[in-house]
Amino acid sequence: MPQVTWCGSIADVPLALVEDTVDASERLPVEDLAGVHPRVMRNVQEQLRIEHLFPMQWVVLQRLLPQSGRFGDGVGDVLVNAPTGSGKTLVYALPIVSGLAQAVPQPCVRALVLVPTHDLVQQVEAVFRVLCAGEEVAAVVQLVTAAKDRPPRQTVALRCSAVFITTCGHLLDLLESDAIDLRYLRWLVLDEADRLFQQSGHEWLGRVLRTAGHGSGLMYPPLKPLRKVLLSATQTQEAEHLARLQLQWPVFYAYRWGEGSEGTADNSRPRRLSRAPSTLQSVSVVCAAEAEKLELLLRMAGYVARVGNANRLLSAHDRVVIFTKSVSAAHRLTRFLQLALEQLPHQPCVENDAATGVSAGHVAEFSRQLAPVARARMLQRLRDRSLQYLVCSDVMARGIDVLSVDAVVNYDVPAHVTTFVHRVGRTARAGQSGTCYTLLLERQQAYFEREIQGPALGGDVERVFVHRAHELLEETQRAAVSMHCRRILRAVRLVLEAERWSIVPADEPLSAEWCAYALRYAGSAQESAPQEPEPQARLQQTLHSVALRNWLS
Ligand SMILES: Nc1ncnc2c1ncn2[C@@H]1O[C@H](COP(=O)(O)OP(=O)(O)OP(=O)(O)O)[C@@H](O)[C@H]1O
Repeated sequence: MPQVTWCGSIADVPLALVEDTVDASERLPVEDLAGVHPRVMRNVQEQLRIEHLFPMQWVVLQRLLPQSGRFGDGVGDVLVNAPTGSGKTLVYALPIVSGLAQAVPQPCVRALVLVPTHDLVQQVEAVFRVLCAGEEVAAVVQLVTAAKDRPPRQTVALRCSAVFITTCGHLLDLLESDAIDLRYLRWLVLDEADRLFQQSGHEWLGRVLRTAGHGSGLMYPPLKPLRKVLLSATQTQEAEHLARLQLQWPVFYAYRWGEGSEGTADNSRPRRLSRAPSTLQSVSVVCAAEAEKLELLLRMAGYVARVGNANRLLSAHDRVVIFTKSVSAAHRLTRFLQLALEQLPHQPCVENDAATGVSAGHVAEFSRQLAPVARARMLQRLRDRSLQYLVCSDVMARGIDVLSVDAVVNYDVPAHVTTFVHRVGRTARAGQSGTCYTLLLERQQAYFEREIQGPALGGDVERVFVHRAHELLEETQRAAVSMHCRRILRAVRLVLEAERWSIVPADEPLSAEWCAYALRYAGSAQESAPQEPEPQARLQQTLHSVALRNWLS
């Protein structure tokens, strides 16, 4: 059994530190869990293919499952701080589905699950759907969701105990129009709780807490009281947030990190609970200038022939998620990579990698600029392995689960350790290994190492590697790479201009024809005026002629 240590409290919430030293081979069999509905247990084992539980899952499920463990038929709220990819969704989905499947069905909302984004609504719904498979469970547990592409219904029509999964914004819409009744709520789950607290000025929380669970005693026999479950890899410890939640008999579960982590040796509360997964390696590459980051990315993506003994870095990874600082930065970088990876056989230093066959179609964008349906399609392509690089804004940083992602690149350095923990958590999930690369400017290096990477990796220097960008690019190739970079940037500018004129659709990968056209144009622009900025008049004339040609054809 995982060892649990109890610590002093903050805002009167006792802290339970869970030992994470259980060897993978010693993980606890899921079938040993008491109180799980037999069909739900079968779904976990056969559909989710989970046979053993992580220590945190075991400890928290003991607390949340009906009639299990020493806590009896669960009362009391739970806060969980466990690393990214440690299976927190199962920690609440299993007790909810199992509990509702075993209770007398009620025609009301019994569980409300709030997540920060529409993408997560769909992802969490998929897990619930798997757990609800089978007539005997599906007949008593109804799943209802509201997301951007699925507007809230006038009323959340209910035939049986409902699990309602949504975002705070959509919940507010429903509350506004009295389309949802939360009086008989048994479960209130805040997944990515610290992120939810930053949304909508907490308005949703007051509205929910004013009604949630208050009708349970009106039913006969009385329904079980409301339980709140808050989860995150960077859980809030703000006394103000905890006070607002009106928690009842709460326990805060967190991992006890190894010796050397602050404040865990005795029974005092650790100062920092959030860590990146212990299976993550962190590589930072220090660049002399912003432009060098693009050259480096080309090098890392295998665009330039292998040099010396340096590893091929990114091209050695199957699925890579690249984080940028904003939606527009993600779009520009996507176009850059799409143009760069479209093969240019006439360029001497370009590696025509027939083995991986990387092309523009293997790069896609994931940001709020895309409709939720398009974002879901991109995630599916990443899961299907028909995509190698996904360039994204921080909308991808929280919660998204794609097990095949084996590397994350922080193209723009994250401003805060919380952002770093969530970004790099898209790899090294569920005990798998993963690598994160952070591209840094020299002036950012000290701050990043001290304030971001250090705390996130708990000072574990064995998992940290530092390279200088110039070590990864051979001197003889630097001039050629830099020239390509400038050429591709000119092509990017042309494409962005074409998007503004609606000649090129901004939310689709560039066609091979457009890549070739833009690169040819960028090449000829360079010949006529190598150092000059693009003459606007000439660009517009070109776009006119392209539009006219397309129209005529
Ligand atoms: N006991 C387990 N053994 C193996 N895989 C598991 C186990 N529990 C969950 N998983 C898998 O681990 C992956 C990550 O789970 P999940 O998305 O719930 O993690 P998370 O802790 O919520 O991560 P994040 O903090 O990034 O949201 C999922 O693909 C899930 O199926």
